[in-house]
Amino acid sequence: MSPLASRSLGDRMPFSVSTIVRQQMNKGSKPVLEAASKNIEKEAVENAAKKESKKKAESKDIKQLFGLAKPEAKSISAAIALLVISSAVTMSVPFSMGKIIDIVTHPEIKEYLGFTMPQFMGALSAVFVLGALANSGRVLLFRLAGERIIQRLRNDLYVNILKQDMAFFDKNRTGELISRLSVDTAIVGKSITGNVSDGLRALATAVVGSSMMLWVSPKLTAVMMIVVPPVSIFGILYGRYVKTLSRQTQTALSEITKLGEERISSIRTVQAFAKENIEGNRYWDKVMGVYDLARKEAIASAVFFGGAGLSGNLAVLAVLWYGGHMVMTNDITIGQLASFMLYTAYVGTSLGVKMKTNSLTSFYSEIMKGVGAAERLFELQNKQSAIQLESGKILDNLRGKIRFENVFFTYPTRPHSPIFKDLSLDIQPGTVIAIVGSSGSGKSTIGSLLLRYYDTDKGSIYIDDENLKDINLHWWRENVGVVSQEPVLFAGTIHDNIAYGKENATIDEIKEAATKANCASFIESFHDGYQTIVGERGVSLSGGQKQRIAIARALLKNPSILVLDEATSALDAESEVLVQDALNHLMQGRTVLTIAHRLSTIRSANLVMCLEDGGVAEMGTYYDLLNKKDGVFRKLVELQSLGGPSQQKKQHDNHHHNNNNNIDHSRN
Ligand SMILES: Nc1ncnc2c1ncn2[C@@H]1O[C@H](COP(=O)(O)OP(=O)(O)OP(=O)(O)O)[C@@H](O)[C@H]1O
Repeated sequence: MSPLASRSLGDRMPFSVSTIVRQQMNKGSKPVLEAASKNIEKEAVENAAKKESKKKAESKDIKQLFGLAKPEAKSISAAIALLVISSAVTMSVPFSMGKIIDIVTHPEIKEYLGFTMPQFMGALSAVFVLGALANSGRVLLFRLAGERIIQRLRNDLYVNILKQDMAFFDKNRTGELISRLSVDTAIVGKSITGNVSDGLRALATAVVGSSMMLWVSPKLTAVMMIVVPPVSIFGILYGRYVKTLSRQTQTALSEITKLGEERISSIRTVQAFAKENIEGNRYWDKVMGVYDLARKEAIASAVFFGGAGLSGNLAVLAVLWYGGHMVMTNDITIGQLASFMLYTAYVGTSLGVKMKTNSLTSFYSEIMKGVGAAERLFELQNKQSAIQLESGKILDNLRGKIRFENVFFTYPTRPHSPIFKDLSLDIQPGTVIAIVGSSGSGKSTIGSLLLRYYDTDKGSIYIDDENLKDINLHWWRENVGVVSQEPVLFAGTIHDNIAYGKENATIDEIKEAATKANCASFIESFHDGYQTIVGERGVSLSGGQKQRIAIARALLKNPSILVLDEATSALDAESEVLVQDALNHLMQGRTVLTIAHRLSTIRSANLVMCLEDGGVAEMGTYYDLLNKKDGVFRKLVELQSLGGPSQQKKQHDNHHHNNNNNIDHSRN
């Protein structure tokens, strides 16, 4: 084999194979060459299989796309009936016009089919009114059906997104999901109704128009037909290209939404770092990406419609020339030629020769656009959460006993960094257990596993001796209260944020919870009281106020088990005392897992569990662990590395904590 031949073979192979082949060729080794060519064959087979499965997925998508229209079958059928009426009327226009021309140019014909001219005109006008009404009805029915499909699709998708497991949210970003909900659903809905409506009309026009052309003059039709096949082929190629572009555009648009959503929602950080212009440039790059795709589509449509228009006009010229001849030889009348020309124009328009909208070509390309957007949408809509919410047992008399048995866990997005390696723990009902450990040791992860945001890789979690995997997750989560480091409030009133803890909570229940959580006084000091609007993510409240509202919400929920992720340095001492007091109310009579940073919290817990190296390093009372020489907990305390505020501040807290009874609740 010549060096040239060897290079061209190598270039077609994947890097690793070609490299080996080149190396081995130099040594003249045959077996490796054979292996390489086998690899190429295997790759070709795999590619073919991939193509095949892509085709299958595409036809499944198209099926699902039209399946969305099923509930609207009645409206759509009625709309199609109206479409037939309006198309029939439209298609009678060229014929009638031709007849009128013939009557007008031949004054000797006074009557037409027994009608006088004015009667004929009147009847025709009535038919046109009927056609117009049918057309309006068609547009309205299709449009409404389309809107209903979009709304249903949007809602189904939203609910399915909400039911996904946490691993899904680790992988998919908010902005992207929002973009699918808003943009993709609209495209898909439009493609199956608006397009079908216009497409069917175009199809009817094309079929009836061509038949009428054939009826009026087969010879002229033959001349005209020269132009149809090439335009159709171009139309199909154009449609396919648009589909690819559409998918790319949707991806690019969702990137923009993602970026915009993230930066606008974190506007304080953006402004604090004075990054407005840099962020603007970053956004510009993405916007230009969308523009590039739009430009490609614009060029494609310019070429297609320009070319199609030209061929259409040339064909019309040919028909006029040939038709003129036929009129001269009395083969056809002027009226027939006029009818034929009008039908030609109708058919041409319906094929997309002249106008972009309402044509079969745009119908095909728009449907393909819909399929492009639907691919991404259906992927999301058909996605089953790995964790089912509503199946499983409901335990009577939940006591709140928790047991982790030989748990192994790794976050799905970081498969090579195990968090727990054989972790076991046993918590009796009503125990307050403080979870401590260095930053990143997995304290919060215990809470995530307990709420079954994620499943364990190995080992099990038992609640009252029942495997968590067999328990109805909705019910279970209703029985677990969570107060996190950075409590999340929704934009809305304080009342609504507290009431989120319990369906149909009365105002008295809300006030009672607020009082116990030390927030009644500050809420009442606001002008609008419980109806005060908090900004997005609660930005118009202080950290401590947000914490206490979150605690009130948890109190209202009245859970058997509580997971507290203790706020660290976010609160000042006074606020902390108020929060701690609220928490003390909340903790009463429940099993509590508290991810603790403050020594005061750790000291007041019944048990302290110290995490290290993916397992429980030590467990016991605060003093047991503190007195353990060379103990992990003792070291953490000595090094002040419990992840919380400085030791000095902790002592300050303790002082306050000891004076808990003297809290002036009216402050703040
Ligand atoms: N959703 C996630 N996906 C991937 N890795 C994660 C995820 N959440 C946490 N981790 C990683 O898992 C490890 C344990 O996290 P975890 O939040 O449980 O630690 P922690 O002990 O609560 O830490 P801290 O005291 O700093 O809050 C960390 O290394 C963290 O980076």
